[in-house]
Amino acid sequence: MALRSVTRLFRGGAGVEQVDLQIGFGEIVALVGLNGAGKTTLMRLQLGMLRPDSGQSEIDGTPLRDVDAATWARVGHLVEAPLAYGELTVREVLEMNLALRGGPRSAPRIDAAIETFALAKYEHRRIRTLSMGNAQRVGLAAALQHEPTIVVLDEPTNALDPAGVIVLRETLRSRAGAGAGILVSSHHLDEVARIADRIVVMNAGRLIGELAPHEADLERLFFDTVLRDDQARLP
Ligand SMILES: Nc1ncnc2c1ncn2[C@@H]1O[C@H](COP(=O)(O)OP(=O)(O)OP(=O)(O)O)[C@@H](O)[C@H]1O
Repeated sequence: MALRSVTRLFRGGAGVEQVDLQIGFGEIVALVGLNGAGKTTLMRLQLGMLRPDSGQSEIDGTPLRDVDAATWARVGHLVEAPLAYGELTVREVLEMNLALRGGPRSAPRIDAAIETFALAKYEHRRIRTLSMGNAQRVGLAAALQHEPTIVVLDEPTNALDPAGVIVLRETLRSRAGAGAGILVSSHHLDEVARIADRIVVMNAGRLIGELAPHEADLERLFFDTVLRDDQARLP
């Protein structure tokens, strides 16, 4: 997937500007930045949830407007209000997500997702009665159960307990091992260092640099990169 010179500015001037980013198959790219840096906006632009003012997003080398349904069915994402259907049960949400992607409501696939994300105790509970962390697990199960080859997840470890973080890490590694391209945003540098092939730093709507995941003292490098950018931009 790729963003090519993508700009989208909201009233007031915030947004994303001139973003170029390409994520290859089998690659996990982490997007890091302070609150309000533009990570969610970038992801929405990649997924076509938001139109750019200029530039274009691509999936499989195809501009979004020409991406066919079969390709969209290979995308898995969790960006914003994933589970708007609070009255549905966990199992129903997973069934609906498979159906929305045009696939069969494969019971074994749903069983596997429920097992992977340790949701067996809750499968007949309504979504609105779940804890935040369990709702997040359902969102992730819904995003990943169809084994997507293009994955976009906005702060997926939010609200997860350490066991959930490990499950997610293993699931993403295995997806990437199977050839998926993965874009994931996070505030947890330690966590992204464990799974990402590349760490891309965003600040004030722009991509301002990359950090190597194996580098020592990532946090300091991150803050130095942001500070340098702020100093260069601000009068
Ligand atoms: N629909 C919108 N209308 C106006 N401004 C918006 C809109 N969506 C986002 N913004 C602004 O764009 C900027 C980037 O927001 P975005 O949510 O992309 O940041 P983020 O990096 O995901 O932040 P966080 O880490 O807090 O989730 C912010 O200043 C935000 O207020």
